[in-house]
Amino acid sequence: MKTALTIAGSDSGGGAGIQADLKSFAANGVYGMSVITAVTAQNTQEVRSVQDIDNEIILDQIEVVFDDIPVDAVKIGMLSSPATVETVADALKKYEPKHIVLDPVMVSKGGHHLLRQEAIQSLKEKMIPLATIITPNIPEAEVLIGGEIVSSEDMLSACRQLRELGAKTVLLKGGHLEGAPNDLLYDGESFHWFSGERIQTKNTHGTGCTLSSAIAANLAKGHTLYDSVKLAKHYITIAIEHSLALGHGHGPTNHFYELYRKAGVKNEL
Ligand SMILES: Nc1ncnc2c1ncn2[C@@H]1O[C@H](COP(=O)(O)OP(=O)(O)O)[C@@H](O)[C@H]1O
Ligand SMILES: Cc1ncc(COP(=O)(O)O)c(N)n1
Repeated sequence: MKTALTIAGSDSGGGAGIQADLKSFAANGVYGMSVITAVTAQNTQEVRSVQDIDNEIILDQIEVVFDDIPVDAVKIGMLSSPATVETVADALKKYEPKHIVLDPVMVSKGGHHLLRQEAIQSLKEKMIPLATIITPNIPEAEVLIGGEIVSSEDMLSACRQLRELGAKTVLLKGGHLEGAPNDLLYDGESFHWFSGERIQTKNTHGTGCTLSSAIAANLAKGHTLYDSVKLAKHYITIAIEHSLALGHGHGPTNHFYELYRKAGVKNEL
């Protein structure tokens, strides 16, 4: 069985972070492992508090996995502090996993900062250049390029600027723009739109985590990058379509594998 490792924050509410990643891995047919970078006390409404995990233990978690178990793909989510970014980047440079999917998580749906302001520069300099693919949403991309993105045209030029930061490929997610949630993939040569239809729901907690983990899972299984994004876009669409009205805020995506299978989305192309 192929494996995937998530390096991310824990969400006690189970909708985003490590918890969403492991569910998405399982639903997409890979064995999931985790390195926890921070513990968030979080539900569908708020992030009440955050505790960063000590860097020695983050490093131990990474080393103990890589020293023993094959890792076919890595997904990175919440990194919290500059020291965490550096610890994770240095470790990944040592182990050189074949695929690194970097979701540059910055702010929760409720507006809580999950990446400190002073960590943004380290993320750009140390982490992004190691990534096979980065998956920013519109606000994250705006921070990374230092400019506004309000149209499809802007998305095209933003992808070019984002790629200049050093990632092999960019998937700029369009969920935060008005209209259809279309995502744009750019590999330095060509652009591909992955178009979607907006599902009317407030239950979108964990969508970014779910999508990036599904990409990592499909890369781990040997799919091409293009096919992995295509499969993941199908997966997130179904997971939002069947999202759960749990809690009083933004409910979580639904990783029920049977739904995925019944919808006819095979994991082989
Ligand atoms: N209401 C929606 N209906 C359908 N797809 C959506 C919806 N909202 C977001 N998406 C899709 O979910 C994925 C993650 O979305 P986005 O909201 O852009 O990022 P993030 O969750 O990181 O803020 C993208 O593929 C996006 O197009
Ligand atoms: C621990 C953690 N990591 C990431 C997110 C972002 O979630 P989303 O996928 O909704 O942007 C979150 N709310 N909590």
